[in-house]
Amino acid sequence: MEIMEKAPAKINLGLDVLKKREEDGYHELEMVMASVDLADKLLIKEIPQNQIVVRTNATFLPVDEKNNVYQALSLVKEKYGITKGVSVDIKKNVPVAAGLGGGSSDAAAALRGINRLWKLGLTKKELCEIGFEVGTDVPYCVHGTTAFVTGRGEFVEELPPMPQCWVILVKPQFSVSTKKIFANLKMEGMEHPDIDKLRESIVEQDYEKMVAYVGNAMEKATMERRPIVRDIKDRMIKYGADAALMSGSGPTVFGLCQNYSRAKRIYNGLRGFCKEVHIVRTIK
Ligand SMILES: C[C@](O)(CO)[C@H](O)COP(=O)(O)OP(=O)(O)OC[C@H]1O[C@@H](n2ccc(N)nc2=O)[C@H](O)[C@@H]1O
Ligand SMILES: Nc1ncnc2c1ncn2[C@@H]1O[C@H](COP(=O)(O)OP(=O)(O)OP(=O)(O)O)[C@@H](O)[C@H]1O
Repeated sequence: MEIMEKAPAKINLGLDVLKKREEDGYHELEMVMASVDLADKLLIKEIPQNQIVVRTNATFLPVDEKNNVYQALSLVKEKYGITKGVSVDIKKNVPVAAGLGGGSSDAAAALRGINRLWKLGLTKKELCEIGFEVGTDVPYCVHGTTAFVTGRGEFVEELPPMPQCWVILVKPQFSVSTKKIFANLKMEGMEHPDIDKLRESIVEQDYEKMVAYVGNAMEKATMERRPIVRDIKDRMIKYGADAALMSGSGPTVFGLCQNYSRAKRIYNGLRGFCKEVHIVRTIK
């Protein structure tokens, strides 16, 4: 038997950093997250030998214990004393180290998939707990719906799907280290988005209110290191996006727009400026 699982990219409609925790140096976050229909595809199969085999078309990615999928499956095998083997082929479509949570989404998809393949009967909560050992965004990705996420990323409250729209994703030609951005983050003078209002806008299904309240407290830090991120954001607004924002710790910037011809205009405008541009939909 083989299982196919999609691993969609996430965007942070809102990301606030509340404080740096004394005890472990991690940051306390408040986020509103949503998924879009740009996705990796995982093909998961049982194999006769007691091993985890990861393969991917993205040849630069690790396929050993550094791969998030490997880590997630290894935790499941260890935790439940499973001596069966599994192979996973990852067809990578989500840009890597981009702020789009590709690796986290792959890990979550592997957890959902192995739960089905081996009929483990694990609840979402159990999958989230295992996933959280792999990375901050994995619990969110296990849910995959629009959600309000708090703590270090472990508390996920599902929200109604964000108001439908086109999402233009622009990934500049460099990557950003989440660890470095967090390490250099200055809490003093940080601009905090109004996450309550943003969350409210989604509950109320109010697109205009949502675009007014998107915001990312990490944007400034990444833009200081990489001014092109601000440039992309400004261009998106100039070409007619209702809102434009950096996702996660960047460097991908996304633009939101309900009108398709305007979305196309933004897409075409940015394609002349950056190589990697996608026009996608939100997930219902
Ligand atoms: C910023 C986001 O993109 C928002 O969606 C994610 O939280 C980042 O998720 P990620 O890349 O999977 O991050 P992780 O691998 O969990 O963490 C990378 C590093 O970021 C820092 N980190 C991460 C999450 C958090 N709440 N506080 C932190 O300070 C830690 O130094 C950590 O070692
Ligand atoms: N399955 C995977 N897919 C992508 N990257 C992976 C995977 N497994 C391990 N990695 C490593 O994780 C790092 C971050 O990749 P990823 O695409 O998840 O970052 P990201 O989009 O910035 O995530 P986030 O938004 O959660 O910060 C890469 O440097 C990559 O080598």
